[in-house]
Amino acid sequence: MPDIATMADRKRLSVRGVTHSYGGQNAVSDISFDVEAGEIVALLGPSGCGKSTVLRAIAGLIQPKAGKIILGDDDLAHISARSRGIGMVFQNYALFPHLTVSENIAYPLACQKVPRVERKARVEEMLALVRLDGYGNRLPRELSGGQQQRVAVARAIAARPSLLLLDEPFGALDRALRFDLQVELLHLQKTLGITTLIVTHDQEEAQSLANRLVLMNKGNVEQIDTPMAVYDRPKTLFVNTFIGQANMLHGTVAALEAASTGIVLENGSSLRLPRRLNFTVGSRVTVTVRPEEVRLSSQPGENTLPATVTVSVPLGPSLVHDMVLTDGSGLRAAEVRGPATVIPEPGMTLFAEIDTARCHVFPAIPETIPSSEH
Ligand SMILES: Nc1ncnc2c1ncn2[C@@H]1O[C@H](COP(=O)(O)OP(=O)(O)OP(=O)(O)O)[C@@H](O)[C@H]1O
Repeated sequence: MPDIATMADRKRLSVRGVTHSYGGQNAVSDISFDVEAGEIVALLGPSGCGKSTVLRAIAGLIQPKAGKIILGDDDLAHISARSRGIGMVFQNYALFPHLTVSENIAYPLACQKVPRVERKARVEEMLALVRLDGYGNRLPRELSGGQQQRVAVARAIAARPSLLLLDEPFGALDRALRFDLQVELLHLQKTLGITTLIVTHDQEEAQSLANRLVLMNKGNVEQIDTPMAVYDRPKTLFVNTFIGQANMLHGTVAALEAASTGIVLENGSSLRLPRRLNFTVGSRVTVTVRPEEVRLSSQPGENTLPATVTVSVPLGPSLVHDMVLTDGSGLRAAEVRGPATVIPEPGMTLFAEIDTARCHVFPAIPETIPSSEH
């Protein structure tokens, strides 16, 4: 293995209370999270939630209004963008079009005044790492989108950064190619052990690449957890509906027992949850249930809602049913398909059984009431 394997000076990134506004309103408020040395973390959230602003602050492209960013032992406020030892990859490749692939990769090394002979060796090493040996003399326009993005990655790591920042790096590529590059990146990151922060709005990308996710919404952090914990134990309604799919049922807490809670839904049906929720009787709530937690039956029973099938679509190994409840709201169910699975006819009325042991309950107006499952 080339010496690049030991090249990364593993450093921990710590973001503490970062706040920034471009004008009046804060684009991000009090953002705090850590990326452990050698870890890969994804900043995930919808467009405009402030992900790139956090990345720009770490890279030194903007000076945050408040907060601290520490890389290793260094407070980055005192270090220029150039001297931070950070490699960056953007969505639009940002290669120099008039420089060859080798010259592009060598560029940050030349800026660092790395001697010519070492520069050449390092470029060859990088080309091999991103599987582009023999492409050094080409111009960027003579490469495919995926190859250009590999050059961008090679250029970002050539200078042996202690932190790699990726801003929607595969956003411009088609799905299949994106997946290939994600696998490659993961392999490269593991080999080199570079502390990595990736910004994406694509939840699948974030879940497949990152050890931990930082979920952002409207300039705030909503949850920091492993991909599985975020899916299974979402702390807010936003996280629950942003990661994976979730049906929402609105209702009111009607009864609280020692080990169960009764909820009357707006459509008139009722649910009994096998645990006592931390709400008062009369609280308006939103119950969320993932499609795989809805089971269809031909008979009514406890925790079932009458539902009329709109359409049932086979999606690979699953069968997805879109249905309408009696109040006109939609409900989606998904089941694993087997040889005996019957596809219901559109218009058929069935009973959707809600898995109340797995569903989540949030305050009905999450903006005004502190979040989390009760
Ligand atoms: N240079 C700027 N001047 C003024 N407002 C800005 C500027 N850059 C970003 N904003 C605003 O700050 C907020 C956060 O933007 P940011 O680019 O950080 O979000 P994002 O989550 O990265 O979005 P996207 O996924 O669309 O890139 C948005 O409301 C955006 O309009």
